[in-house]
Amino acid sequence: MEEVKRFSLSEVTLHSSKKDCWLVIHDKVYDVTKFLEDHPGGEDVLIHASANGDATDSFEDVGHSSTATAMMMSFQIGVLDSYDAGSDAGASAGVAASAFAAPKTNPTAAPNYSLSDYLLPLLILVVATAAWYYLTVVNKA
Ligand code: HEM
Repeated sequence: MEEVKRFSLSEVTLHSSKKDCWLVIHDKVYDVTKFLEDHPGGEDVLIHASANGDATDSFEDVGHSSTATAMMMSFQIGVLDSYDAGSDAGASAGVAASAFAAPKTNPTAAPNYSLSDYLLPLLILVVATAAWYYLTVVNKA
């Protein structure tokens, strides 16, 4: 089974520079150094949140999309030493599996879709409609 690395919060806050930036969100530790320049919210907020210790509240306050939460998984390097796998979703699958699972979402909360979540389906619909119109209406004229 994959070994999960555990870090203390004070250890994480030591990595709060542009060249080495770690974050704690929901007791999981993320190395976002390579993501700093690409973060749509800017690199400064991430470095600031990193130095402040736990970034969970700031992350939640922004209301990140499902795309953002899916992205997070690729940056995870471990968990906090206080992390309790038993309280996390999917605990029966083992500590390592649940520790690296997608963050818990509140099932009662309204889904948080961004515009980009709608663009691709919309584009497919427009192309399909145009193709249908061309094949049936224009072709028969
Ligand atoms: C691994 C951690 C993070 C990832 C993968 C991530 C990813 C993203 C993504 C993909 C967006 C674009 C909007 C969306 O899809 O929601 C975004 C926007 C943003 N994020 Fe993050 N983010 C992370 C952590 C944080 C943290 C800790 C903060 C706050 C301290 C933050 C603040 C913001 C802000 C202010 C925006 C801009 C929102 C807007 O302009 O509408 N992010 N982030």
